[in-house]
Amino acid sequence: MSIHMASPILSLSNDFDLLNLLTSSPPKSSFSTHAGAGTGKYKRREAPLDPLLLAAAISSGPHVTRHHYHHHHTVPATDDLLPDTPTVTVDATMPSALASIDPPKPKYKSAQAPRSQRVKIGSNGTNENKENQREPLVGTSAGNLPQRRPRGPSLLQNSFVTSSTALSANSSSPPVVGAGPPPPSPFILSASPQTISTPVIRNLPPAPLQVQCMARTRIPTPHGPAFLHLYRNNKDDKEHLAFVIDPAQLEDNNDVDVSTFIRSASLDAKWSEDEAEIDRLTRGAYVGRLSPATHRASKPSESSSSQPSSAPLPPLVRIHSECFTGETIGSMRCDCGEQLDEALRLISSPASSSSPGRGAVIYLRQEGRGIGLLSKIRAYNLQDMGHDTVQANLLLGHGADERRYDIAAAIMRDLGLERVELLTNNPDKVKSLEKEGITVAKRRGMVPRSWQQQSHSHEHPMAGGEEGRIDGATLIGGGAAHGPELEKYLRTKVERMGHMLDLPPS
Ligand SMILES: Nc1nc2c(ncn2[C@@H]2O[C@H](COP(=O)(O)OP(=O)(O)OP(=O)(O)O)[C@@H](O)[C@H]2O)c(=O)[nH]1
Repeated sequence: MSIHMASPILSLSNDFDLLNLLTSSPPKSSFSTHAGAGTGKYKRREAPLDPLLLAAAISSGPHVTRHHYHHHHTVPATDDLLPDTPTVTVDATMPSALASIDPPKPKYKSAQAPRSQRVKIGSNGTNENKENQREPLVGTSAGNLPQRRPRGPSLLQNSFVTSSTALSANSSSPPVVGAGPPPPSPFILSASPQTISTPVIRNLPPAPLQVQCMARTRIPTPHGPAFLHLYRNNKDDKEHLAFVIDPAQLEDNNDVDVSTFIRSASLDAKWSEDEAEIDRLTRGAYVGRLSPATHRASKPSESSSSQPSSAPLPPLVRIHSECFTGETIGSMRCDCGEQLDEALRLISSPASSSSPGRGAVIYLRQEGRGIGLLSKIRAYNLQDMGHDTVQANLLLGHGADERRYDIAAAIMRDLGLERVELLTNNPDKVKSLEKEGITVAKRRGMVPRSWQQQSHSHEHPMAGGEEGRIDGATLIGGGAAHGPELEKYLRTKVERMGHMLDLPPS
């Protein structure tokens, strides 16, 4: 081993030198040791720069002090590990310098008995495992229902009951159904331990997708009132949203055809026999407009399972994917903020003089086309190095687009939106929805505002103050995004992702 330091100069040419340093008198080196150091085997270590401490620090790391350099700093032997010793996962994209100093992973040894022993049936025919007795593991299509289930919407009861979410049937807590992710694997103890002598573990098909609207509220937006719906589901742990625009629901007019209202069936459902009216009102299961003077809880029958065919026009719907950068901080690398703003504006615009605009934005938490914000930020750096959005995703080991639309379709079904006019340029969205049984009666394209502007004028879209400002630009990120990065982003969508949009002549 050879360790060289620039200053003070300490050169240890081999292990022997280091050993000498640790066990005998300090080396003759360019820095001075304490003049009065003893002469025995173990010297007093009072030098301004203690060579012993320095050697220990060099060999073990800068965290070593004279008080603890004797401690064991290497990976402990497997037997010394506590059962819950955390394992460190090294991110593949971690800088290699960091990855290379990562110690070898200790062999993890679980203190838990093998599962076969834990579910072992005792001689008296009962399961000896107390936890299993309290809370049987529950799957969706198992046939055997949980003995104790939480109060809450019936839709997800079977698939969401886990030991952490189960409450007593008498609990008055708000529903926790769907509060946690579904069980990690669809294994189920198929029969009660009291009736059989050996447990049968059956591998079930994955539970069918279910969504549940947990709450709804009115949001006044720059484009008019909207109802914000928060959904949970049994496939991912994201809180997907739906903005419903249906101002007729707020009118106090008996002539309105309530069957055309866009309402969530899972929200209007009865969640328990003894549900109090205040609980229904609080979660948004009400009709009309809430005010200190008026509040009427909805009835399950109030939401139709699908929009009636008598409805004049299919509601206008946009499926929008989350984009923190474009929507929240107004990034002009993309037009996402603008698209969200434009979608709310178009849906809110009256379809005719007699019918107000109606429809919904289904807002999916699929940041960065499903790759997540961390990867999207990395992708931006690759884009700065000359790659387009597709190449950047691929270079990071992702697909060009990792999104799915099955949850969107389930939310649309819950809202009765089974036949719609879809606001998109993206052919994947149309195909995926149709595959899920949603009828896309019509598609309306979304032309970027900067491109709309280009066809009218050669001016910069935001130039010229209010005259240059495009109608409807209201939200942060909603102002007409523009710039070379946006141009490249939009062109990549058209040229590489098949978006149905005409490129502007320039
Ligand atoms: N990976 C990646 N994702 C991006 C980038 N820029 C924007 N996004 C994401 O792209 C998605 C945009 O999705 P949508 O608004 O649904 O738009 P779209 O798929 O282009 O389809 P339409 O707008 O309906 O035509 C959002 O999830 C953004 O976060 C990028 O440079 N890289």
